[in-house]
Amino acid sequence: MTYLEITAVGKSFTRGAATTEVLRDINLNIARGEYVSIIGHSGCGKSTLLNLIAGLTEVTTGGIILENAEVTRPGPERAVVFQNHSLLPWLTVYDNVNLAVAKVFGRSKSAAERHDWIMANLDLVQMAHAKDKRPTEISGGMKQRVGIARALAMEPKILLLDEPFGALDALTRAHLQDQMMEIHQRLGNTMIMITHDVDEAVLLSDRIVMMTNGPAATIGEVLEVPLDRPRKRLELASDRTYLKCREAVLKFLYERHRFVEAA
Ligand SMILES: Nc1ncnc2c1ncn2[C@@H]1O[C@H](COP(=O)(O)OP(=O)(O)OP(=O)(O)O)[C@@H](O)[C@H]1O
Repeated sequence: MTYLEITAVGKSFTRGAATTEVLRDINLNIARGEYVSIIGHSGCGKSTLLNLIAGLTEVTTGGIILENAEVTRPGPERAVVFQNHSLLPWLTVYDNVNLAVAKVFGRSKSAAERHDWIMANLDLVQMAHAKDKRPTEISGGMKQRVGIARALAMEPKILLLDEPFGALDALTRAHLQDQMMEIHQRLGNTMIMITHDVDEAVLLSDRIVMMTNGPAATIGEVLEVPLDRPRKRLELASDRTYLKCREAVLKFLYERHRFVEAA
C-alpha cells in the first residue's frame, strides 16, 4: 500500500529573468517501512527532491502526499539527517536530542518519559555514554549518530537522509551502515536516502531510484533489490543477486547516463 505518493512533481528555480528547471515529472510511490535510495550524478537534483519531500521547498508542479495529507511545509513526521551534522555546538549531546524531543513531545510526555525517550534513542545509536559531551568533543561518525538519534527521537513517519555517511571514512561509514540496517530492522520505519555510493545503495535498500542527469532530471529507472534481511556485508560480497544489482546501477550511471560536465 502506498504511504508516500509523489505525483508528477516538477521543480524550477527562478532568479531574475532566468528560470532553471531542475526536476521534471517525478512519479514515485513508497510503501510504509520501505528503504529507498536515490542515486544520480552530482547536481541532478537529488537534494532538491529530498527537500521537496521534507517540505523545505515547494513543488512547482504536481504534489506530494504522505498518508493522505499533502506535504506543504516541514514537519516532525519527516525528519531530515544531513551530510554534515547539524548539532548545536553549545549544547551537549543529550540537550541536542532533548531540543527535538521537547518540541515534539513537550505536551504529550512527562519530563521523566522524555528523559527515558532521549536515552532510548541515544542507546539505539550507541551514544548514551557520551550524553554529556559537546559536539566538538566527539568524532564525525559520533556526531552523525547523534543526528540520527535526534531525528529518530521525533518518531518521524519518514526519515530523510541526505548523504548521511558521505563525510565519513570508509570504516566508520561501514559501521554506521550496519547500524542503520539494524535500526531499520528494529523500528521498521520508512527511509529515503540520497547516496553516491553504489554499494551502500545496494546493501541498504529495498529499491534504488536512479535519476537521469539534469537539467529537467527525472527518474530513469527504479531497481528492486531482492535480497533477504538481515543482510551481512561479507556474505553479500560474492552473492550473485547483490553483484547483479550493483552492475545494474553501475551500468545506469556510467553507460546509459554518463555524467557530462557542463561547459
Ligand atoms: N535554491 C536554489 N536556487 C537555484 N538553484 C538551485 C537551488 N537549489 C538547487 N539548485 C540547483 O538545482 C540543481 C540540483 O541541485 P541539487 O543540490 O538538488 O543536486 P544534487 O543531485 O543533490 O547534487 P549533489 O549530488 O552534488 O549534492 C543544481 O543545478 C543547483 O544549482
